Amino acid sequence: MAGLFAASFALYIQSTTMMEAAMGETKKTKVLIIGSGPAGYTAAVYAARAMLEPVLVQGIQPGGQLTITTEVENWPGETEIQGPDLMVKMESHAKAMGAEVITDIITDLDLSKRPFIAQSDSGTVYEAAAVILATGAQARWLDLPSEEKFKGFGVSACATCDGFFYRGKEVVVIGGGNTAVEEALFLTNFASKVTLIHRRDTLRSEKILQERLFKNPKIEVLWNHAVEEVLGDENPLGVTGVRVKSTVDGAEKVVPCDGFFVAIGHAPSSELVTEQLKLHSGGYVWVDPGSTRTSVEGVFAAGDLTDHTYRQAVTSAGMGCMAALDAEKWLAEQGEAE
Ligand SMILES: Cc1cc2nc3c(=O)[nH]c(=O)nc-3n(C[C@H](O)[C@H](O)[C@H](O)COP(=O)(O)OP(=O)(O)OC[C@H]3O[C@@H](n4cnc5c(N)ncnc54)[C@H](O)[C@@H]3O)c2cc1C
Repeated sequence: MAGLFAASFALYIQSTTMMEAAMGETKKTKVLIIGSGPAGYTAAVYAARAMLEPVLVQGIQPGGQLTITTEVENWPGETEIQGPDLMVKMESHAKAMGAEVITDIITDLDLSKRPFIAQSDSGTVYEAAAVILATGAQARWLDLPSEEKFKGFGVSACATCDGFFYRGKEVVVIGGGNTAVEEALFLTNFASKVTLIHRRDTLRSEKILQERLFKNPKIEVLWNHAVEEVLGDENPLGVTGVRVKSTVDGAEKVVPCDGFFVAIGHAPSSELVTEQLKLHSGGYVWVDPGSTRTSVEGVFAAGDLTDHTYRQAVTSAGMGCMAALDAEKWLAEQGEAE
């Protein structure tokens, strides 16, 4: 029921706000927030409460990454809430505080002069004194249809988020870099057995991590295999194993498991600013340490877009708060806050 409510509410929001954003108008705002994940909505709450009348553009995934998961158990104040429901609450909160939330996609952003100009999919042009970038990141997936089917029902890209659900169970991790090894080690805190599957015969991760991995009695490494299909039950929907194929001789076999963790990396959604802002390797937006200030004055960044380490809803929300406070201070210095 909760899911149905979320879906219909999201549709309602979409139909009303799309109308608002249409017709090629120019919308002026003190603060333009790009992105509607935990970072964007938290920034909107704080900016609205600071009387900055923020405009938030939701993008192609209103509500962000949490809309594609089920239970969230680590959002303070909620012992268990469905990801989409949490994001509907955040959206309502931002609106209740006075933020204008618009379903639209920013297609081009000019940060070379002020006011900053954003072009959008609907034809609306946004003119902003300050910009908060909260466009998040996307986990890299294998792009198997079976992986898609079981996302949130045994397939995950976040051990920190979902490892807890696999207490005493067997899990598979796919990947060969630092992320995969760290996720495999982390999962041994819960799982009875962790199988790390890698398509080559060596790992790319740091040697010290490899040492810890090989020493851990709960971890088995399956070399030279690629995942062909995630296997599972229909009712209730859940993973029971993965079908793998040898990259050496093509032989297939099934590895039984209850959870399947894809750890082949993340891609920050920084396309709008690639040529305009200083970035970390991997495309994450650089911010002045301890703040959300980017390399362009008046432009702030928050959440997974700038964070390659923690990547959690609560840390993103925290950075969204920081971005709104940083923007407020900067606007006041420019005489633009009132
Ligand atoms: C399957 C899954 C399960 C997870 N479970 C948990 C969990 O249990 N607990 C936890 O703490 N974390 C969890 N996470 C991680 C958490 O979802 C992220 O850390 C968090 O959502 C990041 O928030 P964000 O606001 O930075 O960006 P995102 O949530 O990534 O949102 C980015 C937003 O930017 C918008 N956007 C992008 N490009 C544009 C554009 N051009 N114009 C306008 N808007 C744009 C998108 O539409 C989206 O709304 C999970 C992640 C996944 C994938």
